[in-house]
Amino acid sequence: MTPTLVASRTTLPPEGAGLALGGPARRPSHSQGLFISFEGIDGAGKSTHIAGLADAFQSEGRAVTLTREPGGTLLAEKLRNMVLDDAMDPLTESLLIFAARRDHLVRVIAPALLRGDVVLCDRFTDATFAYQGAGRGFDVKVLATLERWVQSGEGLLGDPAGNQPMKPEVETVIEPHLTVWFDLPPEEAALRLADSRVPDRFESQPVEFFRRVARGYAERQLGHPERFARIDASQNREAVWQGIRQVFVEKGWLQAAALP
Ligand SMILES: Nc1ncnc2c1ncn2[C@@H]1O[C@H](COP(=O)(O)OP(=O)(O)OP(=O)(O)O)[C@@H](O)[C@H]1O
Ligand SMILES: Cc1cn([C@H]2C[C@H](O)[C@@H](COP(=O)(O)O)O2)c(=O)[nH]c1=O
Repeated sequence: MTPTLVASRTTLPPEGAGLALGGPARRPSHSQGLFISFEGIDGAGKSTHIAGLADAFQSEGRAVTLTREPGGTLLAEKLRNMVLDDAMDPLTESLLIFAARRDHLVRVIAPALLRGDVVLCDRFTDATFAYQGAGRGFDVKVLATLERWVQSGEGLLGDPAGNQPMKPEVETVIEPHLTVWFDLPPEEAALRLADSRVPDRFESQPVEFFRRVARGYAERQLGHPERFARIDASQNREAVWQGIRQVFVEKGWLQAAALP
């Protein structure tokens, strides 16, 4: 497994807004940091299971940073509100999402990985390719360029004491070690979400939008098979949980005994 980060430096103060859970402050230990994202169309069932995974990691003594995108910092949460509530064109939407992501990486994700935390992130860049790329039809080449700029290790990397900037020896693009993809037919997701909450700008899109988003996720999995774990999210909650459990146990990241 390629480490996500080699080292990090951030001149910005870390924020509590990343919902860091438990664990004392420790020396940076990049080799133990684990970055896991959760993806799927709205209503696929991600939130139902992320907290259970956080508990499982914590019961094995790991510090967990539980966070989400867009969001995870004070600034990124403001940007999230704009993106979810205000009408805008797809380029503006993509830029705001990547701006939020940069702040989130600098302030929360990179420092957490350096501490050796398990970072559980409800959505990351695959969502941008699925929603803005496949869903909105925005140019994926532009998204790929933004991904390289925003997720570049340069500027996040420094000496282990956090003082001197250090050029990475090779270009590092920070991405999850594992992406758990909750694959659910859009019609099923719509049924699950019906009447459950006031829909935001994405959730109020027609089912055809979510068909495109779902295809976008399928394409992402094809492009990154080593990173993606597909979960059949149409199963009942217990079966979905067992599928997730199996992925983490097989990777050796959790003991079977830590999981219900
Ligand atoms: N396996 C399941 N079978 C039936 N309903 C489920 C299942 N998993 C979750 N749900 C229900 O579906 C709804 C959406 O689940 P959840 O909020 O976990 O999805 P999500 O992927 O986090 O959605 P979003 O990304 O839109 O926030 C909730 O009402 C939840 O209780
Ligand atoms: C990261 C990211 C998210 N979105 C969309 C997808 C969802 O509709 C919302 C977030 O809501 P959730 O309840 O927290 O899942 O934002 C997007 O369009 N592009 C992205 O990169």
